[in-house]
Amino acid sequence: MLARARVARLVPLDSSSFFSKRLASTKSLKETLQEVIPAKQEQLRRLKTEHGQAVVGEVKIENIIGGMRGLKAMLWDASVLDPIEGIRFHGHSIPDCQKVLPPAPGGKEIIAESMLWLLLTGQVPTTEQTRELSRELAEKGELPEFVETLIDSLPATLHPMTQLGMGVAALNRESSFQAAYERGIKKSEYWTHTLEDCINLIARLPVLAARIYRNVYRPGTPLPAINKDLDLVGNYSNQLGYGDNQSLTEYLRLYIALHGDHEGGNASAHTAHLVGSTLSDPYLSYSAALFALAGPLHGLANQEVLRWQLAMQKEIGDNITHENIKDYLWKTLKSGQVVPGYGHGVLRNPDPRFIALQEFCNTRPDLKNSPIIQLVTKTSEVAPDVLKEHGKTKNPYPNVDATSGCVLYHYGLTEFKYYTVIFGVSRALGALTQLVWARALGLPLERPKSYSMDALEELIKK
Ligand SMILES: CC(=O)SCCNC(=O)CCNC(=O)[C@H](O)C(C)(C)COP(=O)(O)OP(=O)(O)OC[C@H]1O[C@@H](n2cnc3c(N)ncnc32)[C@H](O)[C@@H]1OP(=O)(O)O
Ligand SMILES: O=C([O-])CC(=O)C(=O)O
Repeated sequence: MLARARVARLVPLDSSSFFSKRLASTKSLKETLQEVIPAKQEQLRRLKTEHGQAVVGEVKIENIIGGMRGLKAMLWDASVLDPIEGIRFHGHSIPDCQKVLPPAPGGKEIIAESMLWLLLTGQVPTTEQTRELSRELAEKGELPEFVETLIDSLPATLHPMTQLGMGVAALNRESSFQAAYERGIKKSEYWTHTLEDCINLIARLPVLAARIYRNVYRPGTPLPAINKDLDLVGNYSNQLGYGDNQSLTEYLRLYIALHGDHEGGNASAHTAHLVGSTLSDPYLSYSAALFALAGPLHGLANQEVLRWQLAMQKEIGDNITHENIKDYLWKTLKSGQVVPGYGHGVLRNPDPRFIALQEFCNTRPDLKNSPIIQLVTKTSEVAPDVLKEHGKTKNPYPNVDATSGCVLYHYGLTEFKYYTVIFGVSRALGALTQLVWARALGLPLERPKSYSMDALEELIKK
């Protein structure tokens, strides 16, 4: 059963009494969803029946051959990305979220649970609801034994992202949705089984990810048990072996909350949505998403940034000046490579997630004075002008990956091939939210029309 605050257990689920209304803020995640779904279903029905023929844009050849950039072609309710302002989660900007979303006990940063609640329901959870969700996730975190055996049998030389994707796919043996589908449930019941799978997967992802870290980088060291009194990321940090570093744990909380969702068109979220649209279960859908995240133009960029910044540091030594950084940037560009951590498919301003992570660093003297963070900051002061002069990228500003991994490096989590795994733990929040909503709204199979070049030329002639 999904989390429910203690007081609310005394109240009948469908009660409309004054008492139950007063206790609205103690509703469980599933109850809250049950409450908000009908209005969304009605909104979709109206859009379909009353505005189904409304035109919201045109399709140009450049959209078709240009990776569908700019095409308004997906429904995604949890977040919308403005090119200038950046991401908003159900209308809340990052600074808004930092003000209103409950942190962990004793912490200040947004946690995965409060972000997940917001993404799923569109509502800001109470502290009690957040704690109940933490408890539920901790209770559901154990991995099935066969998945542990599978992960333990993989060679340490296999990239951690490959291992993560394999582990997540294997978890589908436990899929409630798949079992219910085989039994033959009604379409209106799909979302509850999808929600169950998604909650179980979110609970198990950090445990799986920590096991991979231990196997690859700390072989032979014991994995601590899940602490039922900790939040999801508190447990993750503890299992990684950094539980006594409160600053890193807080950073991981912020990192994982901020990377949770970035509207629907990014490659990982879109992959989960596409695969999920075939009614593949959430484990298979999210496993596929992880392999999209593992590409260097997307999530893997955070490992690439660190590799690139360290190579820059090695080459220019202690004399880190704007001029030296500029020369290194030109060297990278002239060798035909992209500058990792810069540019974006939608954003046309510095990424507010980059800004939030940099602000985290600025408030902590150890981070502010860290050589790698200073290098990141100085690079961000020089790179936009160089990229503008280079004249290719539509967005010369830093994206979130420009700093995210470097902070981990400062804290001693130096194994950069692992960084995208942390991103993979995070992106589940948004991608799985969408799977629940896709089932609740009865969204169809995704199947766009493609054309050959000859067929496009025919279309142009017409
Ligand atoms: C969490 C995330 O996924 S954030 C993104 C992480 N990825 C990176 O940081 C990798 C570096 N950045 C890039 O490769 C790109 O900016 C992307 C993939 C993020 C976006 O790609 P696009 O939307 O195609 O960018 P854009 O339209 O600006 O590209 C135009 C040209 O500029 C180039 N360009 C874009 N960004 C950069 C960059 N950082 N360095 C050098 N050249 C760049 C493109 O390669 C493209 O060149 P081409 O015409 O020779 O093919
Ligand atoms: O939006 C994108 O295309 C890439 C990105 O920043 C993300 O997925 O977080």
